[in-house]
Amino acid sequence: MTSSGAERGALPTPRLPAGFRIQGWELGAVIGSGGWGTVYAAHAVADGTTAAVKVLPTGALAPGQRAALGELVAREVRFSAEADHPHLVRTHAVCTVDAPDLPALDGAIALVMDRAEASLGQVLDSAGTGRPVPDAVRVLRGVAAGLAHMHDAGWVHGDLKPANVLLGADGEVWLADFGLATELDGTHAYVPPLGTLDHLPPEWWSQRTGSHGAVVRPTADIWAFGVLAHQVLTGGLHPFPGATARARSLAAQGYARGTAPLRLDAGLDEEWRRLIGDCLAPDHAARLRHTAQSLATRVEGLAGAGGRRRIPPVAAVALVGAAAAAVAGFALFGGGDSGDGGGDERGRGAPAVVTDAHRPAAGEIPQDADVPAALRPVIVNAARRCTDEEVTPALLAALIKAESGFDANAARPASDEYGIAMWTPSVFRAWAVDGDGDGDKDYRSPPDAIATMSLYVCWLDQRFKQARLPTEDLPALIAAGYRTSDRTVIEEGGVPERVRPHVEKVLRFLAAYER
Ligand SMILES: Nc1ncnc2c1ncn2[C@@H]1O[C@H](COP(=O)(O)OP(=O)(O)OP(=O)(O)O)[C@@H](O)[C@H]1O
Repeated sequence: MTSSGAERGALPTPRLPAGFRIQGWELGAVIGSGGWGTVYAAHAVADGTTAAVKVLPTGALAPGQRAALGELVAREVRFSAEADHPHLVRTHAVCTVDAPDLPALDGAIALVMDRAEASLGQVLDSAGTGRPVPDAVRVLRGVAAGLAHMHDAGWVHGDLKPANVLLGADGEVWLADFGLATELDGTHAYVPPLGTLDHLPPEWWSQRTGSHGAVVRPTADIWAFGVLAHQVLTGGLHPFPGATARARSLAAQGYARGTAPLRLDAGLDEEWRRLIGDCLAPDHAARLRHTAQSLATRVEGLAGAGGRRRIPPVAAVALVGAAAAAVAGFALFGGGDSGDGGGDERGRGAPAVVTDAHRPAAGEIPQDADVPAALRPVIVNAARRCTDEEVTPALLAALIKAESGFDANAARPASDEYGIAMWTPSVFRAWAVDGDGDGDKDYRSPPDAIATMSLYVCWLDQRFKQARLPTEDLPALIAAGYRTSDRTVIEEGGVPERVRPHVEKVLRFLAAYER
């Protein structure tokens, strides 16, 4: 599928060998890879200064991918060059990779940065749930100060989350990953509609994606700071319940609509509860009163407070019970382990959501349908990722049949679409789910491609409902949106003529699978 709304990412990236030199910097081991590139440990050949080098390839990409990547790289480079603050990761140099033997990396951009020991995301991954991470308040002070500096300088981070907070060997706290950082134009800015579900403010879902991308305001960073502070002070608990990022984001939207109260972790210190509650004010306007600077000042003032109340053991048990009951009453997602390894989607330490484990029979695929047996559980598990009733196994199966005929090796290079769900790699990266739990998100892997399809069509479904398109047309609109984009369907107010034959095919398959 192609979508104008979510361009991001790159094809699987080849790696540079250890010992490779980029303008005076020698690369060592790979530290990790993100949506855009790979980060290597490195040192200066001249004096051994340690660094991390983020290599962002542009060479081997299709034109559309290159444009999307180029835009984000330009942002990252521009912001990195301008940012100069103790709580923003420093970029020592921006270089070009000279690797004629590795065409995919030849000409790539390399950002030479301060090297961190770990990201806050990694620290949270190994933290004990319920306890603040080590040095929690100092970390939050650093994050708030870095954010305040960005906002004062006229930038919005746009993707604040634990993975984008780096921790140095000497206790440094740096905000990083400025691919989505964008300069304010008046009171808001536009970025590609990416971000991270878990840290997106609820209003993000109801705003139209304009031709420039999604509108992002500093209050989006304030919301993200509230989520992050809650995670840091509780060892990873997200402030909204749910077994998946999608469910948590729906819970946040329910809260913003006033249908559910904000339930912060009961063990949080009162002052911190207030601060986090202010950050998580339900809408942009209510959050406006709190600037990153005012938060940074408040966080400074709370530096003495440990973040957690002392709770006697018995009371603590009671609180856990109350929280579990609250969550059960607020279940939004058919959670539990779906068996398809959606580990990356799970909230760290988020309480299991107990709901009806089986979807209703309606929408399940009949035994004698032509859906390959091996794919059935994959499709059923993928459909469970979405609570919207339109997104059924039958609908996913119909979409897949129309896209690829269930062929995992299907390819339409002319339109840059591959695999069983015909993902355009750059779009896939924006939504990617690790459906088979192998630690990799690969559009050629049917479980990954189908789980990601489910997440994406779930989002389409919601966009079309918000746009008040006729609910009885939702399956057709989803099929059209998957082929074009949410924006095209919303702007045309229905199925665009040019994809009508494809949509009719999906509806025929759906009717057969729903029989
Ligand atoms: N300056 C750095 N020092 C040490 N490790 C780093 C540095 N920058 C990034 N990393 C680590 O390298 C890995 C990849 O980082 P990168 O910024 O490319 O992607 P990401 O933030 O994980 O994902 P994405 O950019 O797709 O959101 C992560 O584990 C990150 O913690």
